[in-house]
Amino acid sequence: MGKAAIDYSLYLVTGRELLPEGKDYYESLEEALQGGVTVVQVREKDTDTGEFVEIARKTKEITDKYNVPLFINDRIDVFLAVRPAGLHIGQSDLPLARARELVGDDALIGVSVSNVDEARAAVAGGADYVGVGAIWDTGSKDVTAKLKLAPEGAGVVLDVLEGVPSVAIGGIHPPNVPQLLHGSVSPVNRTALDGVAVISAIVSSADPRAAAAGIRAQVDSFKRARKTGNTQAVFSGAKAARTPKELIEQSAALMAVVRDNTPLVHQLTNNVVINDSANATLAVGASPIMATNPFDVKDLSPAIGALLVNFGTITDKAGMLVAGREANVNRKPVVYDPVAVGATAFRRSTSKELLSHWQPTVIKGNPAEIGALAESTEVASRGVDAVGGGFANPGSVVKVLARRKNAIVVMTGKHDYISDGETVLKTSNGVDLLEVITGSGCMTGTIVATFCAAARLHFLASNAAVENDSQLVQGDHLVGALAGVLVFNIAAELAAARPDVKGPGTFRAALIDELYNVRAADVLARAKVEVLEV
Ligand SMILES: Nc1ncnc2c1ncn2[C@@H]1O[C@H](COP(=O)(O)OP(=O)(O)OP(=O)(O)O)[C@@H](O)[C@H]1O
Ligand SMILES: Cc1ncsc1CCO
Repeated sequence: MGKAAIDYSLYLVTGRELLPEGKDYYESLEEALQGGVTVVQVREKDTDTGEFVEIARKTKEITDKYNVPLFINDRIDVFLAVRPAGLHIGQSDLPLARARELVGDDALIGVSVSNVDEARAAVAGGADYVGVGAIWDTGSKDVTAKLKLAPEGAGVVLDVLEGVPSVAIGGIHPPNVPQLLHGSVSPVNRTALDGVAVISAIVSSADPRAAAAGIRAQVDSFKRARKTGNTQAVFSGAKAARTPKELIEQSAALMAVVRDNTPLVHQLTNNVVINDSANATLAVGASPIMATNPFDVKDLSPAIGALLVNFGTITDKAGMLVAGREANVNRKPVVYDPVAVGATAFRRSTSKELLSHWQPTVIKGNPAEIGALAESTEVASRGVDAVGGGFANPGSVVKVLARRKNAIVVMTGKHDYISDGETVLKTSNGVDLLEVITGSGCMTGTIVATFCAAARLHFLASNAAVENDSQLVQGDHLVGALAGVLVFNIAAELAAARPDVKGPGTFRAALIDELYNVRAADVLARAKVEVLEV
């Protein structure tokens, strides 16, 4: 088996202890191979050497039949006795250089890495692939119980691999595979995983053939989508740069999509703004549902147009975890508003937990919130508000964060900055009165979610056959986010100009009126959008 020939798409690690009762190990293995497993690693932790060699030998007979390479976990003696394609070692096993001397240059060596330093060492030492993990906790069903690398952490590792193939491992199951593949695209080089490694998702299944086929289809379809550029990592799917005029026209066109389809916008938001947010959603022609219970959200998800998660008062974490995951599974846009995320340690850790559990489509925050997510100290906060002069280079901040989070980033304020990691937009609509009503940022998130629902519907109406399992969400969500920001801020301009508006109280009511009255012509006439070179 030549070194270049390996397809790492679906890497099965064996685990005889995890087999369902009555299921034979070899039968399960063969079915998994028929389902599309492309690499197998035999792992035996407490088995006598003689028995391990016998299991490895029989396993190799089966993998050879399917022309699939076999690796032995950790045990050089077993490797030498059976001579399969390769050996897989962890950080506490035989050192890589010593392993190489023993197995020879023709054998493959895979190395487990859990951070950038280990990855660099594995690459320098000549590893043929790396297993990146643990992505999630594997021991328990609650993958958030212990924070691990998460897709974002894997992405950072992928940037140092210099072309060495990678598989992710740890807590990987069909519902989180698209989140993993999309969320781990690396921030600098845009490298993607070569495959996913699973144990119980296949081994514990009564039907390993179907389990393997399902995950293989997810990986294959992600790889196909990467080739066409039609992935969450390249959100807009737009091949050519667009002018501000084109972007404004595309944004304005989504207003009719909202009114014609009345998308259901599921919102878990804080109890300060809940009523304003629901009314703002209705005013632009969509339908709000402010459901928070996890038992509720699971059934709702297939019917929604978009999800908003705003953790301003963090009262519904369980619902937020389930709602985001279900939205990913159902390929719906997720708008995340990390209100005051930098204000407390609890908020920072809760945000990490949410983002390790699901992939947002858009992250929207004020400069203090975006700064906290970017781990920058350039902008300070006072509670839910940002204070001070802002970032020296706001366009760069949103672009870098968008690439790191694989999400569109919207940073609000007097000017709003929006980026998908490629394009950076600056908008200059809105009025100072927005600063003296509470929840203007929260309402911006609501309207952005509404227009992301429209962006997806618009895409599906013209590309009906394209939606598939590999996609977290489809549609031009750069335009969805832009449309939300423009419609909200232009409605605010119209409201502030009314003679009956005397201050924040009347402005707040007038804002709902003008969200109801604002038309595409107003957006075309008033939108101030620049495309920044960053
Ligand atoms: N001075 C301003 N001029 C124009 N638009 C503004 C101004 N301040 C805020 N906005 C707009 O108001 C909305 C909210 O932005 P802001 O940055 O104030 O959010 P926030 O701090 O998260 O608000 P909150 O915490 O009250 O929800 C955005 O759409 C933004 O464009
Ligand atoms: C004032 C306030 N406190 C928690 S959430 C919220 C709404 C504005 O962000």
